[in-house]
Amino acid sequence: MSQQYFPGQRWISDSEAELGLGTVLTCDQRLLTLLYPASGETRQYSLRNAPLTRVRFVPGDEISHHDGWSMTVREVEEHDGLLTYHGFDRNNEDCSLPETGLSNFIRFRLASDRLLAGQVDPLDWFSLRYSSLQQRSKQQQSGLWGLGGPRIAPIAHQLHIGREVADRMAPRVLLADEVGLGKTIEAGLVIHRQLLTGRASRILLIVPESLVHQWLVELLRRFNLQASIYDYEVFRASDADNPFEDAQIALMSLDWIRDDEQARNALLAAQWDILVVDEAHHLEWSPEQASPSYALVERLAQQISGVLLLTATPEQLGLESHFARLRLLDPHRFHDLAAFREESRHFHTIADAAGELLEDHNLSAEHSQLLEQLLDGQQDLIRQARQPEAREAREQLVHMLVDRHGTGRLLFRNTRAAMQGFPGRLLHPAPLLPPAEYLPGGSGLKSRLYPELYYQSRLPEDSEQRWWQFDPRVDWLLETLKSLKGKKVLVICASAYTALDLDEALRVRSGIPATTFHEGMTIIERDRAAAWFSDEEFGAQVLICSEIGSEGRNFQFSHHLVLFDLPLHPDLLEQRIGRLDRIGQEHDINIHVPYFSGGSQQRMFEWYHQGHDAFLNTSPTAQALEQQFAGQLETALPAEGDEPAWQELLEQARTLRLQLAEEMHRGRDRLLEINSGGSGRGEQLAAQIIRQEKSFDLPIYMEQLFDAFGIHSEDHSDNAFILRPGEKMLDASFPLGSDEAVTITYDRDLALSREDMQFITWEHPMVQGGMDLVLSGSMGNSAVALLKNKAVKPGTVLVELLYVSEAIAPRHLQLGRYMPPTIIRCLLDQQGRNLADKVSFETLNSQLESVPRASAAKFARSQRDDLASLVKKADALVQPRHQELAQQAHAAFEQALNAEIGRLVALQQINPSVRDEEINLLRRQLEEGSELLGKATVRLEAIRVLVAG
Ligand SMILES: Nc1ncnc2c1ncn2[C@@H]1O[C@H](COP(=O)(O)OP(=O)(O)OP(=O)(O)O)[C@@H](O)[C@H]1O
Repeated sequence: MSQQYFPGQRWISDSEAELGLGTVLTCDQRLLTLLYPASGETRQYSLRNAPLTRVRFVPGDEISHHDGWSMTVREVEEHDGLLTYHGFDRNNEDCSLPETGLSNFIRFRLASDRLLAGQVDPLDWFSLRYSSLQQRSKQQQSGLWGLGGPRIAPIAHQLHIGREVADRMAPRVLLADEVGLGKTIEAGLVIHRQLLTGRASRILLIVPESLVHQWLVELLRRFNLQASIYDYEVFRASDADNPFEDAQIALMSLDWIRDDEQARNALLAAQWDILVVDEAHHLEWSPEQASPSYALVERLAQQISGVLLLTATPEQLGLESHFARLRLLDPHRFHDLAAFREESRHFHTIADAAGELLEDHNLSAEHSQLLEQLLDGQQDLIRQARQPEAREAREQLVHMLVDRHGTGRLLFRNTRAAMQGFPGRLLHPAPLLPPAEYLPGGSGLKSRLYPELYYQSRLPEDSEQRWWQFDPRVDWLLETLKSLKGKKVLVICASAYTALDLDEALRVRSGIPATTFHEGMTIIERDRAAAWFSDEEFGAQVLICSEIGSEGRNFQFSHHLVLFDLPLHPDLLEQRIGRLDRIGQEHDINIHVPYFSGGSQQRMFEWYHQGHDAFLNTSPTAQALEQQFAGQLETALPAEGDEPAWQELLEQARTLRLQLAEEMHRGRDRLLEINSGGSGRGEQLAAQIIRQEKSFDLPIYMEQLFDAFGIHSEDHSDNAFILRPGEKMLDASFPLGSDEAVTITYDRDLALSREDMQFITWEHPMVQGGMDLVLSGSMGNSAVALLKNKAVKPGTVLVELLYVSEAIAPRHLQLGRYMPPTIIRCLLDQQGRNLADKVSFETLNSQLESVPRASAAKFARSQRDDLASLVKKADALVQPRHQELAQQAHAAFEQALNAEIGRLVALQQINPSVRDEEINLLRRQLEEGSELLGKATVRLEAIRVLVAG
């Protein structure tokens, strides 16, 4: 083979690959001189038979400069015999690297070059590479990717939301499931899927201070995601220019970041892909004034493309504050409060039309007219949808309705009412006589609902008298706790003072082990208290919480809740009950309510029970009732007497509640249910996850991986294994997670009950990290094997080639969604015929035996020319399939972007504030992405030669 050599070109020695990359220094008619800078060696070769292979990277390869930076190759340009690589660096900036600048240490991994140079690897590694490629490609296309790995029970509505939201370009939604239905889990699923698919890489989590640690723990134990907590000290201890740039997932409390100006500026200067704000109902806003917390989140939401707001009580402070949160998410769509109020009134007509479309009924003339009016330009689709069987057209229309009208795609709210399998609630009221010490009491409602605070505030500070010495609710509590001996009881009261006093009372008046939980405690103290309460054997029987202290916490292991007093707002009552009535609660919940009869406390109790029905059910109409009756309640609650008028008010409230509930069910709730429940899509995802786990693909793959890397695996118990680094562990960087031993299981149920075991799924960092090691190295990309098959004539040579077809593009374009790296396999005989369709990889693999390395290498070198020409043939053979994949990807990409552009154009007609830039940005993305898909490449990833014998 004659080659042309030019000074500056990079070559590698076939026989001494360990020298690293060589550079041609001189070349005359007879002799060639190469310098190997990595090893400092110089070699001279005869021009006619130099054992050298030209280093030529192809699009998709990652290469490094000798200064240390690296880039992904997109195009290769050749000029005067020298190559220049063009592509992009880690920050997606365009860059170029002339081959003279290549790092001298670059690992040489081109499969065919290695094979022809006689560098062959063990057969097992070839199979491992094949399985790894197959799985990678499957995963990138899988609708379950990011959803199947977390250590959670597969619950349909959560999976639906996880997938639906994570698959949006820049998701901006309000996750507003009723308390305890798993908003944290949903946010976790969205983040996990976005991170795994590469759609997002930097996440900012802002949560109430009391929940910082719980988030940290949930992300780690359920999702294997390691967040970094930031606070005053951590921020100042960092010596980075911007400390926030250090973390992939940054977690911090809203109060801190709002008040710390220096940190806030750094936060705003950092780059984020997704912002998550938990308990978002605390962000207060009115058209006249935004609170500092709201203003901060608003600034962040303007800069960050993905935003998830979490709240169980989206309408807690009225329609106005609900609007305030929606406008954080989509300021274009929600720009006018008055228009939003008006629009909210029409939800039920829209919901009726959507219902008709989904329920396979003929579309009425009235509704089809409404649709034409609401969905301008969709006449064709509406015409098709008149037929009940036109499912697809109907679903598309519902999608558009939900998106463009109502709170649409922005709001997800699942309710217990729409789901099954929740435990019941039992109410135990305990009316008590008010003690003389509290009489006559203050005139305001608070002094009557919380008389102990009023009483204590009127005594001198050093007084020895304590309200709990005579308050009958305390006697009742002691009795109740005694009767519930051995059972965990959560006591909630409105104020931290009451909580602390109750703790003292229990200590002084009984030996019942109790602990407190309130906003005055540090996070560590709170976590310690929660842990002590949850300890089954030695823990406290009672946890006494203040109102705000327990928000968002998980206490579903307890089945008894004491409401020592009642809060001022029904949403707070819902939050209290939600501590126990959460996913994972396996028993009926007992709600104990002591109150003083004949006064405000009794009325508050009756108001919540008869007016709202809030003890036994979550109350979707709470907000509307509170607004409607605000004036009457203000006078009726603090007053005593005029019982008939009070009963009349309760009756009015009850009637209005039933009527509103019915309307809501038809209107707002219907639209929300359509959007949030996923009409069966969540159930499908759950079923797929269960099916996937029944397959043995993963344990088989892991055995291959463990064998290849020298990891020792032994049985632990049913469905569980212990892994240890073996004596011949191949690579210390294998992500085993421990230097000693780890216990793993592939069984979800076991993993849910045994947190000490690692739950191994395709998404686990050990699996992904192991796979990365295989695919980023060259081990296993060339092999020689003996084919044992009586039907094949001895001496016959076959070549099996694995190509990968993919689009190389900056991550923000998300082309991997449309064109994931896909294997194209060729199996050529000596005549160049492709037998891949006739003989599968697995069948062939089962007929192969290893060949000693030295003879394999010798054989490969001896066949060099024939093999090289077969590789050329295969290169041409894979082209049509590659083109087909690229075209399909292109069509899907165009369709998705055009649909998104169409949606924005349609929204712009209803709402002129949709900016042209936004639409233009999408158009540019469409153009850029189309161009890169047009340049999609196919590269040879691995090759093996099979000799029949
Ligand atoms: N799929 C699941 N598998 C296992 N546990 C779950 C699942 N979903 C939720 N849980 C558990 O149920 C409880 C409630 O979930 P989560 O905290 O996400 O609810 P939430 O809606 O955020 O609650 P809140 O409104 O109180 O903030 C938690 O203990 C959570 O770990």
